[in-house]
Amino acid sequence: MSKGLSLWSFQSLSRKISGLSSILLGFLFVVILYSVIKLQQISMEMQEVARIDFPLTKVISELEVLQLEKHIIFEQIRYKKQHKNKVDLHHEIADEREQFNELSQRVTREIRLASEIINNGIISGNIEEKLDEHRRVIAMLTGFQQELNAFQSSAHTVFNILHQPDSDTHWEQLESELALLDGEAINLLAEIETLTEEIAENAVRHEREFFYVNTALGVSALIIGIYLTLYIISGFRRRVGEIQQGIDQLSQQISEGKGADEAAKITVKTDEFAGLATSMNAMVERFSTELDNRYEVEHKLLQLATTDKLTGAYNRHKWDESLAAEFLLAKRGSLLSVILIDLDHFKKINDNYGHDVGDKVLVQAIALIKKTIRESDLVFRLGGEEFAVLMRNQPLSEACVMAEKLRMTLAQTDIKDLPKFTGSFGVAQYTAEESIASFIKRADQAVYQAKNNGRNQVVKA
Ligand SMILES: Nc1nc2c(ncn2[C@@H]2O[C@H](COP(=O)(O)OP(=O)(O)OP(=O)(O)O)[C@@H](O)[C@H]2O)c(=O)[nH]1
Repeated sequence: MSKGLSLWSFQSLSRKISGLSSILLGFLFVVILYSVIKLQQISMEMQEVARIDFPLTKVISELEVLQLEKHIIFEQIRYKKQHKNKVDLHHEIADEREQFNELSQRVTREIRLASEIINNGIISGNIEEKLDEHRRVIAMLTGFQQELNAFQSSAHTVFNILHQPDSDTHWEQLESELALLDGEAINLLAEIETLTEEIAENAVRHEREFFYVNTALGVSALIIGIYLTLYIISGFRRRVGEIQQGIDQLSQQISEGKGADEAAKITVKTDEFAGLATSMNAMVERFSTELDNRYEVEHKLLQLATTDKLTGAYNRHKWDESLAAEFLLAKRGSLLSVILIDLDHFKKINDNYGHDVGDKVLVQAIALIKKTIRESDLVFRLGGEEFAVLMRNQPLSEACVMAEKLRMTLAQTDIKDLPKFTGSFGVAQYTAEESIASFIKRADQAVYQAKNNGRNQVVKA
């Protein structure tokens, strides 16, 4: 089951849609097939009702009327038998005799008609239900017709001898035959009536069943259709949403100045959107790499623009920038101190050991300064053998301590293959209302003072 589901989830959207549509179409085909078969069956049943049962019902009604007419004729004869002169009776009941003959012919005709309707129905195949019952009715009709013929012949004879003195016994016998025949007729008519009613009820029941089943199937098809539509819409929206989300994340990361990470990758399954997602991801990756490269280049350019190539200290450009920024803070009250350093007799080092050794001394000096200062302090090479340390949130006293520490470090360091070297230090703290130029100038003058005092010393401004 779960294997089937996972197989299903890996199918493309158009495959899913065509799969589900096939199910719906198959279902609709079954509904239509069922409807056609059922309608045909119901139509045949209706035809049977129309061609067999309806004419049969008419015949039954006709026979019932004839039964009644027969009783009326007999009642009239009974009346005349009681109230008229027996001698004239033959003449008196001439009309009734005539009517009875006519009635007998009509009854015979109707019974034959009923037999023909059923027979034709069986032969033509119109009667499909209760075939045996129909055959039994034909047999009953035939039997009834024979009994009726016998009764009619008896009646004819008795009617002709009613004026004779000994006719009463024959009349009574005829009356009992009439009662027997009536019983037979009632049975026969009831049988035919039950049969036609059952067939009509069956047709109605099938029609009702067809309505219920067809309604249920129609509603099911509607539900499947609605489910399919919602499934397709939600699947489509989900896929588009995933891509949209990926694009949103990507654009957010770009606007935040970051490269695209894994989260920005669009994850969709193996449907039509997968191709789109793959292209998007490839684009994201390419873009991300491009962005990373750009950040690297920017970083390098910034380093080049702000760093001294030889020593790795910040350069003059960065010095001006940092000084301006720190000056703004200092003007608002934060402490700012500076240490200016000038290596002593550097020209001599160059002259005595060569320019490349002079370079190594410069590199070593910066390395020693960087190792000694705090993390928040910034070190700059201002030009030649001049350096500066910018100390945030530090008073003059602390800056002097640091300057002394640096002086001693330089002076005491002895590196293999390099000459020993010292530096002169000028320390100043920014004072309120002072300009940058005056602040730096004071520190510069302190360095000058240190040089004049014999070098390798710290002078505070
Ligand atoms: N090796 C090397 N030398 C440099 C560099 N930049 C400047 N110099 C040299 O540094 C020397 C500075 O000499 P001066 O300004 O006379 O100062 P000094 O010899 O240190 O004397 P005082 O400052 O008075 O102690 C010059 O000879 C410059 O050529 C550099 O990048 N590398």
